[in-house]
Amino acid sequence: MSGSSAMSLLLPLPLPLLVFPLSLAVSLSMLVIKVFVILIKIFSNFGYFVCLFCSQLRSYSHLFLLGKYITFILDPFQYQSVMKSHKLSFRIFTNKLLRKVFCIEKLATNDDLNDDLHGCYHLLRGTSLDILTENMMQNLKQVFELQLLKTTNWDTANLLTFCSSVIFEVTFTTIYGKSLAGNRKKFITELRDDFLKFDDKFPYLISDIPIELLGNVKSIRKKLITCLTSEHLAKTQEWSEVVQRRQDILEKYYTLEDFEIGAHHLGFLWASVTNTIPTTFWAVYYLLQHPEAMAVLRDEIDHLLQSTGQKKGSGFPIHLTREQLDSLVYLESTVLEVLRLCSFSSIIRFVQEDLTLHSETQDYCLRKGDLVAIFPPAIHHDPEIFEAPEEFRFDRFVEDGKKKTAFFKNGKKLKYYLLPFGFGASKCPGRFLAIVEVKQLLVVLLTYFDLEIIDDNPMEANYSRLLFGIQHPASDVLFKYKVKS
Ligand code: HEM
Repeated sequence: MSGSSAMSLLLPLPLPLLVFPLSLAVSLSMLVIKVFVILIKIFSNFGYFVCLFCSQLRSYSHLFLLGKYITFILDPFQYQSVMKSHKLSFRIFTNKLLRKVFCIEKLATNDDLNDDLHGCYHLLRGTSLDILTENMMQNLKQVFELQLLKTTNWDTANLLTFCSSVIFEVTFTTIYGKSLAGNRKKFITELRDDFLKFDDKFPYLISDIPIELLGNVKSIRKKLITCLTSEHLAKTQEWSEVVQRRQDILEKYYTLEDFEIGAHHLGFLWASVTNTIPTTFWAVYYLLQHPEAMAVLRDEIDHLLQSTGQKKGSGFPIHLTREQLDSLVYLESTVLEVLRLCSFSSIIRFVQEDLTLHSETQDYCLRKGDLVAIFPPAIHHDPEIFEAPEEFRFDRFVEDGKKKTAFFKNGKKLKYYLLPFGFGASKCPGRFLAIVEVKQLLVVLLTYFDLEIIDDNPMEANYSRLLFGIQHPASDVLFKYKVKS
């Protein structure tokens, strides 16, 4: 399609009432997502993605999607004022999802349980985060120990499979501890394989397609939940503080043997790996595609190691604290750039009472029962905010040797320019750990290994998780790695 035909397709659309009446039958949910993706692709190819979502003329836009009217807040300067309305709830939407995907029922009816569980998220920050960071580095070291012994040969692997394997093992052992079972590797491998099969069906699990039509995912979910019940979790040691606290809370609201305790743990485990895996994939992928960026990062890491008196040497002696990791501005910028490019999460709220949204040009009335959303890719891909938004620029978030935080729209400085972790009350509590984990893996790979891509065709995202997180690649990519001599 030519640029001009794309334009004629777009311009006649009444943007604020762009409606897709497609959610008539259950299986259409996926079709809706695909149509939406195709539109996004068309728009982004021709620069109109931003036109739809960030129209300077409109503050809001409406879609009819998945059987619900969703009003998108287009103006980033209105995010805060709209989202703080007490007439909007994130719990009603989230509770539905938790029931459907993880079989968690009680959160919908028990506010105290919800408050208590949210109350322990501080154990993912501060000194608790320092402990998690330390343990994570040790676990990463164990995962790579065998590879580091092979000093000469190139190993070939599929990058997504490689990242899934490393991130699942490191995250699980850091958060849930180590299995006491005789064969730890077998335990973690089985758990990971089941988890990945379950996660693969996530886009279908959130649709209205009956789970019985989704192959064996129902029995895999049951197996995973069983594995995370109190009885089975007792067979792992060195739980993190956050898991210990969550288990104590769950035991207060359920009987010790209740199956739903396992469902809560599955939900938490899922949240802790599902987005980190594709984030590390894209980070390594973009660095492999951009050797100049890799060289700058290697240099930055080497400089820090030298200034802290550390030698790379054999046996994995390097040790970086969270502060030291945070001081690596190009590394941080690379991770942020990956999140900017690949995060397609949305922030969704349920309208609990009729509500009027005000804008400079018009008032918008929202009905009780509809949804309101922020779609961060609208700002992440806005060329007015980020020059050449489809390009990977590893140093986009660095200015004068420091982290760049000043981004503008309509000449005004934006408070919110990067939202891969959600917003407000439902903002991801694991965001600091996630960033530490991606950085640690990059530091290890760049410090100890030579890395080369084998398939170097441009890779696209598959968008099956549109609205729900970091997109996976359309296919896996072969790469090779070898311990540095
Ligand atoms: C790159 C990695 C990650 C990304 C992009 C990410 C993103 C998100 C997003 C977008 C949400 C939903 C926010 C909303 O609904 O507004 C969320 C929720 C959540 N995330 Fe993350 N996350 C990541 C890693 C992690 C990690 C490592 C953990 C735990 C250790 C974690 C724990 C959670 C939890 C528990 C919630 C639910 C919060 C609630 O109960 O309201 N996440 N995350």
